[in-house]
Amino acid sequence: MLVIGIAGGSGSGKTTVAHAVVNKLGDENVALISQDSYYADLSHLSPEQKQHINYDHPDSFDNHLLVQHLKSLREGQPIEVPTYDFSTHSRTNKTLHVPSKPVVVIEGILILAAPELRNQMDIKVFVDTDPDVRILRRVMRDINERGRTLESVHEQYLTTVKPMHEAFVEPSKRYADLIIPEGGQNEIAIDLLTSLIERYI
Ligand SMILES: Nc1ncnc2c1ncn2[C@@H]1O[C@H](COP(=O)(O)OP(=O)(O)O)[C@@H](O)[C@H]1O
Ligand SMILES: O=c1ccn([C@@H]2O[C@H](COP(=O)(O)O)[C@@H](O)[C@H]2O)c(=O)[nH]1
Repeated sequence: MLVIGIAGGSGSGKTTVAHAVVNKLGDENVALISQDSYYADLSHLSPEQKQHINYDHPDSFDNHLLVQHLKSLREGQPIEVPTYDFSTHSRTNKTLHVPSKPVVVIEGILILAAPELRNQMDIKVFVDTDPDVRILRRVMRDINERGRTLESVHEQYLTTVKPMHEAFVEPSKRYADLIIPEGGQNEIAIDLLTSLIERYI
């Protein structure tokens, strides 16, 4: 099994690149896992408390479960991926059944910041997009898809997203084998990445 990690800041285009890779290689060959699905379960907190959590710190994720899941996939076993509801900042009670496939793509803001995850990866990618473009995309997405207001996106960006990006996400770029500028519309980089993966499958 080949494991590809796709990291990058929030709004950089990681998910778009990951979907482009799956579309080109076929979902019979590639399992796609998002680190967002492994946000720690905070169902014991009140809605008010959940709004003030730092979701951009490496400790926000249950990486232990993610590593266990990657090991199961490597052994040919299917996994049950938790699902996460961003509008309520909670794990739902549903899971997604993911069978083992020849290639696993895992995408997330902090997957290269965690050595235990990096050690599982064969190819490490960082999607590098300017902060002004990322925040504009995030504003649109968080309001349209994640139930946020402009004020809440503004407040969260300045208090946690930006400082954590600078402290943990950006420095993790040094671990990347491949840096993709601008993400999802970079057809040449996506073609290069898929050709590289095809050599293994
Ligand atoms: N190259 C691009 N041009 C315009 N919009 C884009 C581009 N790439 C991604 N987007 C949009 O920006 C938002 C964030 O992209 P996404 O791939 O989900 O980023 P990430 O997973 O890094 O947060 C989405 O709404 C997506 O449709
Ligand atoms: O409950 C939550 C969990 C996460 N977030 C924010 O999501 C982004 C990561 O998702 P991307 O798809 O990579 O943008 C992260 O920056 C968190 O701030 C949240 O707001 N609430």
